[in-house]
Amino acid sequence: MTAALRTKQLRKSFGALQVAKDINFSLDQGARHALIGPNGAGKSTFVNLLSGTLKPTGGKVYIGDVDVTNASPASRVNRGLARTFQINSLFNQMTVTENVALAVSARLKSDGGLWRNPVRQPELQREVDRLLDMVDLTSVATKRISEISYGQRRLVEIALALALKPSVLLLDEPAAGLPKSSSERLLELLVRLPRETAILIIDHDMDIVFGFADTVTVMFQGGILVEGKSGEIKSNALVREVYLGNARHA
Ligand SMILES: Nc1ncnc2c1ncn2[C@@H]1O[C@H](COP(=O)(O)OP(=O)(O)OP(=O)(O)O)[C@@H](O)[C@H]1O
Repeated sequence: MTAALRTKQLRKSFGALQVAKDINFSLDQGARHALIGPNGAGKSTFVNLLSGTLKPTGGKVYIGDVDVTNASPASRVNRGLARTFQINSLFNQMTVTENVALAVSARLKSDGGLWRNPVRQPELQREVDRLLDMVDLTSVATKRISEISYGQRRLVEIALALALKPSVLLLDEPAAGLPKSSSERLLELLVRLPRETAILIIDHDMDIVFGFADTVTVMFQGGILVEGKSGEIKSNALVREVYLGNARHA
């Protein structure tokens, strides 16, 4: 089976500081995978190399079989690699439905080329309803972004990313800043997301990580320390020493 996302000898240096050291990483289609590691391990750098916001010093990135090492972030999105949007990318004065509808119509247009312009209204509405249901936001569909909670905005970001029907979704600290009850709800929802999308989650919250991921990669000092099934990682002595002992909820 071709991996949904893969890197080969991926490397990044900032001057003399090597923050990604020849990383060979592979994400299976439909995977539920987590990337963890102590502060400064290089997780954000690695995710930025995957999404294309950083250019590597060496090595390759593939989405499926396609070499995207030199592709822009936008063209990686078109190839099926989505990432949660930052909150400031939402349109605050528009409703939740309108925000999601914009993302869906952008995808429907690009799926069908010029022939699909304008997008058919019932199809658009059906897809928006499906996405809002998926992230549990139907009850606030007609509210403006400025009127909903921080946690609900984070869910809108996930809906926007899913609107692209990605083969891979990168979720960078989806639970950051959420109260415990909201992060528990978020976890339930993440677990239910469709398997057509492989999900890579980067988080420090071990309840989220081990509640969500089947497999885990541990980064340390710019390299992969160890990879394996969640249960094995949780009980791995080396991982506990470098990380889990210090992490929240460990
Ligand atoms: N633009 C940059 N220029 C110089 N050094 C950088 C830059 N970005 C990151 N670094 C350094 O690279 C190393 C890895 O940082 P990175 O943010 O990728 O780690 P992280 O694992 O995501 O940490 P955290 O969990 O705290 O977010 C750190 O030593 C950091 O100071």
